[in-house]
Amino acid sequence: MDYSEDYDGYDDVYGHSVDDDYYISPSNRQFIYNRENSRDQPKIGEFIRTEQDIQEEDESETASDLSDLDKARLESCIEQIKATLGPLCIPRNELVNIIISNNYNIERATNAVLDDSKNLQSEPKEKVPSIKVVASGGKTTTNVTKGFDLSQNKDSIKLNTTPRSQSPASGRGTPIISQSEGTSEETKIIKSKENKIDVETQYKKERGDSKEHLYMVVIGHVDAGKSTLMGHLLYDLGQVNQKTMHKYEQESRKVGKQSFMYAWVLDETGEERNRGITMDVGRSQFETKSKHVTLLDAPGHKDFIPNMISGAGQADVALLVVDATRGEFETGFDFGGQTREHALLVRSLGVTQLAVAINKLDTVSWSKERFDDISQKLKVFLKQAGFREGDVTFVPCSGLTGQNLVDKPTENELLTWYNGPCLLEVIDNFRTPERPVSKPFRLSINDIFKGTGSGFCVSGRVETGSLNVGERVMVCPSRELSMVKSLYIEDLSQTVVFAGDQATVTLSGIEMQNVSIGNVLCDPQNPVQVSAKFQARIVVFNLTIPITKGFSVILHHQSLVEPAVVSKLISQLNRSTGEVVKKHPRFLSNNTSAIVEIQVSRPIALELYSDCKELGRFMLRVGGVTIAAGLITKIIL
Ligand SMILES: Nc1nc2c(ncn2[C@@H]2O[C@H](COP(=O)(O)OP(=O)(O)OP(=O)(O)O)[C@@H](O)[C@H]2O)c(=O)[nH]1
Repeated sequence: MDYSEDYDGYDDVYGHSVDDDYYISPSNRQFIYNRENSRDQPKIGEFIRTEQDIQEEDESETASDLSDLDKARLESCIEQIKATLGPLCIPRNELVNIIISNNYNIERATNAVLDDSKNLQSEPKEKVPSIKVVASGGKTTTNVTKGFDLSQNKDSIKLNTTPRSQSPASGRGTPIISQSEGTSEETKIIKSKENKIDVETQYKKERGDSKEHLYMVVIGHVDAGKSTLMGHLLYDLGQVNQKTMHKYEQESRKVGKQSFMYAWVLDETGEERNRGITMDVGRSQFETKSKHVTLLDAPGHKDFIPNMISGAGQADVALLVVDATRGEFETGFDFGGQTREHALLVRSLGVTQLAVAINKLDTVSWSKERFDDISQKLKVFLKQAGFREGDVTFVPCSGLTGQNLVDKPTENELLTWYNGPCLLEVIDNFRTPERPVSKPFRLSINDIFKGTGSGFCVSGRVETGSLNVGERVMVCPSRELSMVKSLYIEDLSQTVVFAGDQATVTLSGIEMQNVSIGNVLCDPQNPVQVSAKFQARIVVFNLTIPITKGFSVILHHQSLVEPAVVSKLISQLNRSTGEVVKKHPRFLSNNTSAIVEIQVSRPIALELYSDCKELGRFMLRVGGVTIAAGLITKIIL
């Protein structure tokens, strides 16, 4: 697949834009999702009807004509205006009209209500929350204050941001929400979330001074030495203290697995250590000169591909580890070996930059010929897989001996032919991708767990936009609304998270069993689309049986894994020009490109590729093998 769309737009590859004929206006979205058919999901009307006062009042004619989606937006607006202004003396009908006439824009509607001051009760019983962030000295206490001086700031939330302190774990300190209303010189007024321009400013303010945050997934065939390499790197960087390392050495020796002592840094469970393989994604942090890196150590064994995909889905860049031992590289690279599969998977998930660690070079006496031979084979394959030559760097190393990891090599044989960067420098040289912070908020959920307090937590990568504590979010495809109680990045409490962050969100007002891995949290005013059917441009590879109409596949969309069928073969395309070479082909064979229709077993949250790359791409797998990567070009509602 030619993936150069990530740089130049897909148009160049296929000759015309993916959204040429297919653009669907956001105002038309999601009408068709039939709630009656969705299993275990409450109807949208149920949460609308939860408030007594809403039921008792007559609905205006305009409001009763609204679609389900607009009703949900309306209720979300009403709740947010009430939360901001406190109890109002304005009849519901009037409020509804104001909101509709302001096109569901909360800020404008709030201003319209405020313009007519008689709408405000003289002594509000319930005061609105104001969020205040004050200088903290690095200690975290989270308290949301109630109290909002309308005469001072009608439509804004007061934030006093402090330069984040450097912490070894994150490279950033934590903003503190204070109980006091006291003023500070560093106080900044930040407009409510509705004003998207301010998100950029807020992002610069919050993140401008800290090191760039990069998420790196480590991939490669089973036993390539991924965990050993990263464990040794973490040890050399001082992330693991000597006492702990000594303990791992003793314990691993006791069970006859001393060669795994560095791998134990990341392989933490008893089963992983006993079997000598990684099963779940190990996480760790370290710092380079210019970056704060979150490391995701993915399992290499093919049985744990779904875990590997969940790690890769969170990553900005990847480190592919290959075993240089004679015969071993060939095993991992042969058809069916995980080297190819992993590289294809990360590329289909949007990773464009890759470092290749040619590992275990100590087993071949640091042979330049072996290094060149492996690099050459991989170069050809990676180019076909869609990586640009300039975005792939090869680095020779040994995870076991620690050569060329954080310092220049000392091994004489290696020094005779290599004077390039060490692994840490290669990682430092990765470019941090642009964070689309001003787009509508989207977070695809890859984990759900019970937190310590009330509510429960979901975590996932913020694909686009930003999210503040106290905001409402919509969970899709169920379209239930929920409130954000708190936010965390790597266990540090935050008031706001941005695109690119791997965040944990504590939700309230929604049942934990109504949220699943693969669901998308989004902005209720600008929700993600929901459908069980879509058209896509796919590139087919690794096929043993040709794809025909009705072909069953497993759809991987971010962390979602869902059965699906290829319900229509619409056209076969010329792979390089994108021109239609055949309408309604009867089958698709290896290395073809086509437009197909895909029917998923139930509705899912998704986006057009042209609107949101992250939620607009997917993979199709059959029998544990990836057979196609695709981009969503039309959502059928
Ligand atoms: N000689 C040599 N052996 C190594 C090197 N790196 C790793 N090994 C050995 O290779 C074996 C597998 O290492 P791991 O780090 O567990 O491999 P992995 O890729 O993390 O394995 P999975 O996560 O299960 O896919 C262990 O016995 C290591 O000691 C190296 O640079 N040189």
